[in-house]
Amino acid sequence: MAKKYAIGVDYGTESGRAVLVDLSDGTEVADHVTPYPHNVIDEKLPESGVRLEHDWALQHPGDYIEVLKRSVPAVMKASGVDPADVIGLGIDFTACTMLPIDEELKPLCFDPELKEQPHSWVKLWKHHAAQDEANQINEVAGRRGEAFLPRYGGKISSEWMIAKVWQILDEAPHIYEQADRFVEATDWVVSQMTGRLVRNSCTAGYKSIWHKQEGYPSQAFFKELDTRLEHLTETKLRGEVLPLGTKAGELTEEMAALMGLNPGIAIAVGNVDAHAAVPAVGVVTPGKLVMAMGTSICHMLLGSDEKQVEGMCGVVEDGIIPGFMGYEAGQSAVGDIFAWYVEEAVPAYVKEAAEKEGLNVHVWLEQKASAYKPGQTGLLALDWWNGNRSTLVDTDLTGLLIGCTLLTKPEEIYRTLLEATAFGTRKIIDAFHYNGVEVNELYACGGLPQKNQLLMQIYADVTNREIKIADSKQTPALGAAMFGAVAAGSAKGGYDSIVEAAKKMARVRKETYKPIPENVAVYERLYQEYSKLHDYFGRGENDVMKVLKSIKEQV
Ligand SMILES: Nc1ncnc2c1ncn2[C@@H]1O[C@H](COP(=O)(O)OP(=O)(O)O)[C@@H](O)[C@H]1O
Ligand SMILES: O=C(CO)[C@H](O)[C@H](O)COP(=O)(O)O
Repeated sequence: MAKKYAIGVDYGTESGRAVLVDLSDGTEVADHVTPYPHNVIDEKLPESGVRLEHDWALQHPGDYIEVLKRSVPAVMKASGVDPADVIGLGIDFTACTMLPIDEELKPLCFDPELKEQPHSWVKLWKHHAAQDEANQINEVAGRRGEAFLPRYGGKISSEWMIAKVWQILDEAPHIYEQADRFVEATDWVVSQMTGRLVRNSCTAGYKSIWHKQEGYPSQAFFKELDTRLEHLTETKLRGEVLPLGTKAGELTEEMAALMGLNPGIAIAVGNVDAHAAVPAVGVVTPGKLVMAMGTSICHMLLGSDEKQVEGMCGVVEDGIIPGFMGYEAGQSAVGDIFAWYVEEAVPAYVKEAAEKEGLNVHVWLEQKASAYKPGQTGLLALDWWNGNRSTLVDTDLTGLLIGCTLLTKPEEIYRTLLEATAFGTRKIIDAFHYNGVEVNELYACGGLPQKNQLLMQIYADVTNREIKIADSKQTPALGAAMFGAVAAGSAKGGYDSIVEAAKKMARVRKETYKPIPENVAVYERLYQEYSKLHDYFGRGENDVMKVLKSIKEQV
């Protein structure tokens, strides 16, 4: 039988990427990126120029279809693969990235009457203007003792579906009324390929407070939020919720023609970027924490039971791998902290030296910082440059660097920032591990493991755990393609479960990062100090960070 292939499409914040994957061994045969023509819309709407308020982040749904039209034919052309041998397609997306649609599944922003209304557009995951609604959701849920709250570490985020829908109702009730449904962009794009809208268990669970046994929160809860929301879940959030790997439908004739594929191939239900990466590094059982490391870190972990863990982003049955509880936590800035230091705080002589040696400033600092032993800088930092997502769930916390003297060098500060993010990850690991969700091994994917070896060794030493590194540079897209192969099934040359697909297609590198015992011992002492600062500034004993913020706002 001829080789069979699947396509994974990874929808990031600024671009979408298609990857054509060989199903026999997971080889990535070809890939192509399409930058979104409208990118992130955060100042004014396209065409009309209507200005957006602070904290808004929108997207153009047409850009997502553009990715299918440009990148899928491009990988087919580059690979020379016969379309008859492509049996399935899966996608992964940022989330919660949501939009209002009409009965025909058409985005409301495509309606000439509504296109000048900001609330008719796609709200990107990092649209942060629904904080008031999120605060009220948390207040009401806490007061009512809602059982769902502990499943989200005690707080529902302003980035998620219910807060965003409620903001639309508050600020543009006519858009709310006109919307037939509110959907995740990942489900909408799948519906455009198949002609039928289904929801996926991953975004429904992590972003829309849906639970496999209990469904959505009660009507009474929604009524207490706002009487107009009482019937939200049976009306505008209605729709079948299917586990990951399920076939959502088959590619329509019309879309097949646009994408250069054969009609009728299996399209998997939608997925989230970080979650899709988990089977792509071969993780299909509990005990292994997957870190998607880039500007931020998403931490993904499987468990057998539903446990309560402080400050996690969520626990969802079938949310990552069907048959398991999927746990998610995160750090809201990691690579971004290193970028801040390099762009805003390193002295000119460092930039000049790096340039002279033909090195990127990060690489120059990493080389110099590698000469130090753990503890040798005399410095310690709190990694809260963009607040704390897990486990404190507090966006008002800020960064801290302690121990500077007149002799402190830039590379020492850089090393300390790397260490601070590792201590932040250790906090998350401890929160899971000591609350009944074991973490024995670490897996890393994303840009950072490819870029900084010192960082990865520090993570191994601080967490005292071995770290395996993804072999693929397109880990989420590979995962999405694997789910596409599962949607197709073995009869078509795919796989019957994601576990089987992972066995054949997932890859990690041979070399791993192993903890070095003498480093582990020193980092253990530094971690104790980090923990003292963490609790002192993060748990209310000293609220100087919040006081500074409020003085700044007043001034
Ligand atoms: N050598 C390096 N060491 C550490 N961080 C780096 C290095 N080079 C770039 N970065 C950081 O990596 C981040 C980008 O990571 P990447 O995974 O490529 O992006 P994204 O999270 O957007 O997918 C940026 O925040 C950047 O500051
Ligand atoms: O919330 C998330 C996953 O639950 C991600 O942070 C969001 O999807 C954006 O991811 P990225 O920065 O990797 O594009």
